[in-house]
Amino acid sequence: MIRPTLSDHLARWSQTDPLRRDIAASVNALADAGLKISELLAAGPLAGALATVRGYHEDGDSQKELDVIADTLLRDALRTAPVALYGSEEAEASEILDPAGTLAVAVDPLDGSSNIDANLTVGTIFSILPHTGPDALLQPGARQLAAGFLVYGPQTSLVLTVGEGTQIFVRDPASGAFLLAEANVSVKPETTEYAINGSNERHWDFAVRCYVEDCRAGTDGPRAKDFNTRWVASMVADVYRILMRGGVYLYPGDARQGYSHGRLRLVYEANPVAFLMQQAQGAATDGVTSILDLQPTHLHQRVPLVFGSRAEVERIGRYHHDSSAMPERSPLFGRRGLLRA
Ligand SMILES: O=P(O)(O)OC[C@H]1O[C@](O)(COP(=O)(O)O)[C@@H](O)[C@@H]1O
Ligand SMILES: [Mg+2]
Ligand SMILES: [Mg+2]
Repeated sequence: MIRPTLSDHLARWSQTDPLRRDIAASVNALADAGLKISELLAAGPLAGALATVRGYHEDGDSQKELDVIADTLLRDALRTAPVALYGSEEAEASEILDPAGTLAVAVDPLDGSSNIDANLTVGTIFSILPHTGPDALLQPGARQLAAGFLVYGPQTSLVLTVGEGTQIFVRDPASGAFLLAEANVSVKPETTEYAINGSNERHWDFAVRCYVEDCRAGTDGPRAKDFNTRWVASMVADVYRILMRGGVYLYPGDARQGYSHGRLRLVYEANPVAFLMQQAQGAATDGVTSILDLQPTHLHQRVPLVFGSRAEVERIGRYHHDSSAMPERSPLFGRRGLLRA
């Protein structure tokens, strides 16, 4: 079987359309930078103290040495593409690259960087928007032209949507090229697997507690089936698993200081994942509203995030809207909703 390479696939898709050609050039540049990041990750401690904490973001999240290196590699790669505006988790403000460029690109250079020293899967997430001016990165996710992520695991893969389904390309160790491995991935609508960081349980709102309790009750509870938990603490790895075999991921807002809107960032984490989910027949919401419909107000804005198998995401929405979707609960847990004040 002959598998197209990523660059051939993009070249065919973009042949007659200049904007598509710009998107293709940007995705190819991101893929090149991703290969360099994957080489550093593969060398691990041999490449230096990449997991060393180098500093902290304003909100207290730590910044590792490799977060900064990955950011530089991506920014430099995108300078070779028609990208006007670059926004990154690792830089406070967005930056102008090519003023004549047609695109704005937002990235999470390394997702799951707390896992580097543990030799676990991490990734690079990207969102590509039309360049519309200085606030181009604050367009709703529904305006994305392309989105995806590289995942550095047992395989280095690139998961991509250009709005025509979700495709997975795997790096071929023999040729070094990304080859199409899974065309038009489809997320199973139903699942018995959920992902949430259970250590935050005491901080969750009523609806999230009820949902998780009902899953845990298994065949003895209202769901009448047993559930399995998976939590990698690298969202990219959780997304990949959900694309492959279904499941649902939740990072809700909770009562901890600074977590009222959860942990994930709307512009360069939730939006690209939501676009990939939509194109793979899955769904992504903030618990209630579709992620793709939200209006970002700033580059590093956090958002509660629920995504994966459509029926399960919809069910979680009902837990927030409709108390009849839940069995009787203690009045002690009176507050509901993923979006806390
Ligand atoms: O450590 P926690 O609170 O469980 O958070 C884990 C989540 O945070 C993230 O690591 C956030 O991404 P970064 O590593 O880019 O900050 C997700 O990948 C992951 O799902
Ligand atoms: Mg991240
Ligand atoms: Mg990151």
